[in-house]
Amino acid sequence: MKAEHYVGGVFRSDGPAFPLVSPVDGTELGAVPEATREVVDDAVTAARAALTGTWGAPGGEPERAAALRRIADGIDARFAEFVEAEVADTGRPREFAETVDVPRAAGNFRAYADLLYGRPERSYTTPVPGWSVGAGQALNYTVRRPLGVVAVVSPWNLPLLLSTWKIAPALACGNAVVLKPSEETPSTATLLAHVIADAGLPDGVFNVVHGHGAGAAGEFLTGHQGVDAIAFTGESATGAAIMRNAADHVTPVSFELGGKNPALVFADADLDAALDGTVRSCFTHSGQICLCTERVYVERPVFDEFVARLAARARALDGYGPMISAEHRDKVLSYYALARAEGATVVAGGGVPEFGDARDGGFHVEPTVLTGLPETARAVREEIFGPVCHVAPFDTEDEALRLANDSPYGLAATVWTRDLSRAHRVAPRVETGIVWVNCWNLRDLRTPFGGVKASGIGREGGEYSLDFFSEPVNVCVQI
Ligand SMILES: NC(=O)c1ccc[n+]([C@@H]2O[C@H](COP(=O)([O-])OP(=O)(O)OC[C@H]3O[C@@H](n4cnc5c(N)ncnc54)[C@H](O)[C@@H]3O)[C@@H](O)[C@H]2O)c1
Ligand SMILES: O=C/C=C/C=C(\O)C(=O)O
Repeated sequence: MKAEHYVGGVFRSDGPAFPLVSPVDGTELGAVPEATREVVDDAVTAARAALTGTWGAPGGEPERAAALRRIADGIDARFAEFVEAEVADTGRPREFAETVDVPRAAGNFRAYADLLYGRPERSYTTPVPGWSVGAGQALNYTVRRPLGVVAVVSPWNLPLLLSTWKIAPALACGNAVVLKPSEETPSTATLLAHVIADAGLPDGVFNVVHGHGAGAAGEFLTGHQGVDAIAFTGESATGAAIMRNAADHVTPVSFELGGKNPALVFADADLDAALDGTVRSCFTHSGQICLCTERVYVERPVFDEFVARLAARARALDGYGPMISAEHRDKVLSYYALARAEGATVVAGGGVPEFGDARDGGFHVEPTVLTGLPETARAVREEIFGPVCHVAPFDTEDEALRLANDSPYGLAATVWTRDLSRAHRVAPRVETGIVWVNCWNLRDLRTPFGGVKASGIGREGGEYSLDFFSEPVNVCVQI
């Protein structure tokens, strides 16, 4: 899919171009237009103009729900194209795109079409004596008004899933959207624009501008005074930069940021299930998912067995995908070297695989299991965002919680135990936004999704997304 901007209903490629490189073998896949400040301004202007029509008007929920369903149907109709585009950009296993990325994209739109009803919460008021002005009964109801122009800035790891996870509720609430996808993965964003164009949404309701972040399209968009809200997923440092850039306009933000997710494996756990789950949570998509585990804490009686079995599973992995770029590959390898320098024992991996084929020109790294580092080590405290975890023992429940919570991040955690009293005692004390017990990445799109501390601001999912992407308005009518 040739990457193009989509502005005010028109596909265009003006601006300088930059190469799109395959992470699988390092070959050039095509050229991507770099949006200039003028292109970004055109997109925001088009989005603003789209709000003067019926889109977003009160009572428009049924039409918007129908539009979201047409988008979902359009994604399904071009399913194979989306799979090809996502696999080409990311190098991920095809099965992942077929079972996760593209089904979730259509699912994101359907989830918010189903959720979207004009839900005036009605209540009758008993005036507060001495405080309410006037007397008698009043009818209160709440309506939701769209925010206006929403900037969506998305990352390269789950390009289609994560952009549509914001686009769907933003459109559901009647906003107009300007999407700036990652420069690493532009293709499915362009294809989505075609689907939305074919779904008949008014021109300007959805726009795409490609390009880089700092000092480029991402920064132009998030600092634009015409933007009414920013929904961003990416690194915590980038979130801080966007916050600074948007501060002058007091632009509201929804941030899904970095993580250093812990797993707590208690000795009473079903160790086979804990092992399977931890292999998935550490190495799915080569660790390039924000929910992936990078710190594993195992109760001491089963520590040696668990480390040995986890390392064996890591060594046996095959068919795993590459890092998204040479730069990210080098970052992950630098942490492998740093961990060694900090005294780690590398019980599996730690280097670059030799395939003996074209993949040797790509950006692969070995799935890696580390032990023996202090909790103060940089490899234990900093997000690596690759197929690597550090495993350490604990002796008590309180120690496990202290270790898990000793992090600047707080996104997601897994807890493995057969003792459900322990599960319900421990889970609420883990300082993350999401705690999976005896499972990982089991998702219900109505639940609150997001992180605490440096892992994010706000929650997405179900009503939580509607709360961010719309303004509730109280109407109080004297009876
Ligand atoms: N919490 C979550 O749900 C979640 C989900 C996926 C990824 N992530 C995080 O994202 C990171 C990996 O993704 P990434 O490398 O694409 O993140 P990134 O922060 O480098 O880039 C994300 C997006 O922001 C843009 N950008 C970069 N600098 C910018 C700036 N100064 N102003 C405006 N836009 C800017 C980029 O062009 C890209 O589109 C990891 O830290 C991962 O933990 C978090
Ligand atoms: O890389 C981060 C993955 C985020 C996943 C979701 O936002 C989701 O499942 O809704």
